[in-house]
Amino acid sequence: MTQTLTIEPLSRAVFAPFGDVIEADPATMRLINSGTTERYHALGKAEASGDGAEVIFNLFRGQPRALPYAIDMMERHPYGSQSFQPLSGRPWLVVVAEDEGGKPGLPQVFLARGDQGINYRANIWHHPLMALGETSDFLVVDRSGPEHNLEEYFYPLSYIVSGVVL
Ligand SMILES: NC(=O)N[C@@H](O)C(=O)O
Ligand code: NI
Repeated sequence: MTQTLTIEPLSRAVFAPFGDVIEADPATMRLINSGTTERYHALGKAEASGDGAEVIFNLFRGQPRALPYAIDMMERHPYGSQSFQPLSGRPWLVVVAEDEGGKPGLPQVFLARGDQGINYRANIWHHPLMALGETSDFLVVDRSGPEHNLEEYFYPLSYIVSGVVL
């Protein structure tokens, strides 16, 4: 059994329950370096908990997901946040879900522009990286530490994502 999901444009407002959208929001901009640089300030915060936890920088080179795509699982990282910033300038998909008694609810799919990144707060249900169109690079800031920082849930049915126009 499957269910088809709708896709919404990503915005700070719709993503607020899940984390931050990292984009050049004029409301956050301050001029620095003698006016030669625009600083878009404090767009998100990295979280890292647990003994010996550290915030780390990574590069993810994601293969594109072929559409229609079946969302059959979600994951979350209890000990830290995880941000994704596209480096290839291409649109990509962000899939999150509210927590419902320790399991993810209905997946919510957002189409991110190539100049929009996101930061999942710790313990937010999300689908692993979903690049679109071509192999795409992302700067990923998340948490390293001794505790196991990955919880996965597999849905009893698949949710279909289709109809993205790039
Ligand atoms: N496993 C890993 O580092 N990546 C996932 O957490 C992801 O959200 O893509
Ligand atoms: Ni993740």
